[in-house]
Amino acid sequence: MSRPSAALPTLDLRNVPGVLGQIVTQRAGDYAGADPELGPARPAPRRFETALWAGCQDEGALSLIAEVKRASPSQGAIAPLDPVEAARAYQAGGAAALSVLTEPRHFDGHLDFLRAVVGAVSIPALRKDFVVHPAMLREAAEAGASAALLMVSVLGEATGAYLETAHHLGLDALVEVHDERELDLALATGARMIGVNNRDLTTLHIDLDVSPRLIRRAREAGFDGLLVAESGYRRPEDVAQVRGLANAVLVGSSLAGSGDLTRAARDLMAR
Ligand SMILES: O=P(O)(O)OC[C@@H](O)[C@@H](O)c1c[nH]c2ccccc12
Repeated sequence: MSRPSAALPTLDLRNVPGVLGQIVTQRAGDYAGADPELGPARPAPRRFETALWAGCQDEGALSLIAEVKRASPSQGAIAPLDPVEAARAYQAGGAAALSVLTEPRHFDGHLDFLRAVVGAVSIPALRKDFVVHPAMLREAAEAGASAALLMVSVLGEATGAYLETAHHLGLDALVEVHDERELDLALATGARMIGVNNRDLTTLHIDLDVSPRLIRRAREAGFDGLLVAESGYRRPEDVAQVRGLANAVLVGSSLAGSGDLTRAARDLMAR
């Protein structure tokens, strides 16, 4: 049985700047003693990828990945969401898939939220966390996640090895980038889903021009996988900027803080 964990390079997180550096250093501490063993390969149903493709087939159509997000470093507390109620509301509002934050200190997330959500809805869920240890991917698979986020800003040259690990565990991987250098690295790993984060996680500054720019670059480079525009989408006009470019948008704060998650999801995606 292949054990990709044995080949995983050690991460050097000392050069990760700003808020992001602080979070990943804490996360690496949380998992410092965790068992890196992955166990046998799991089948890959590719549910996350398939759901996103299904939702963007019509001209200009975009799939929605709705995020269960109770707090963030940029906004502090957003809303005291019950994760299961939020997940059901997003599903009713037309979300193709969910993202569930499991980082506890800055995002008020928990792995139990992911487990509970997976048991309560039929759409697939992604583990949204700062993956810095293979055990985090094993946990995601064991919790029933269909996908996990992998951040090039954190994993650097190790992104490809983590991608293989995710696939070994039967997880789809959303490989996240924020600039040209990170995108080129992501493309070289053979990722099937690339997410472009409009938010610079080292400064928390949002620029909605980042996604269109990098998505065009990915397509020009011949990338034929899924492209996801992430962060900062508050109004249908914002979303319109990536119609015909991205396959999906990932939205958290504006939905989570709306008070009516079903309606907010529908309204945001209306055209
Ligand atoms: O709340 P917003 O602006 O809609 O953003 C959602 C999502 O893109 C954001 O939560 C996010 C994108 N990449 C991340 C990495 C870690 C933590 C959080 C994130």
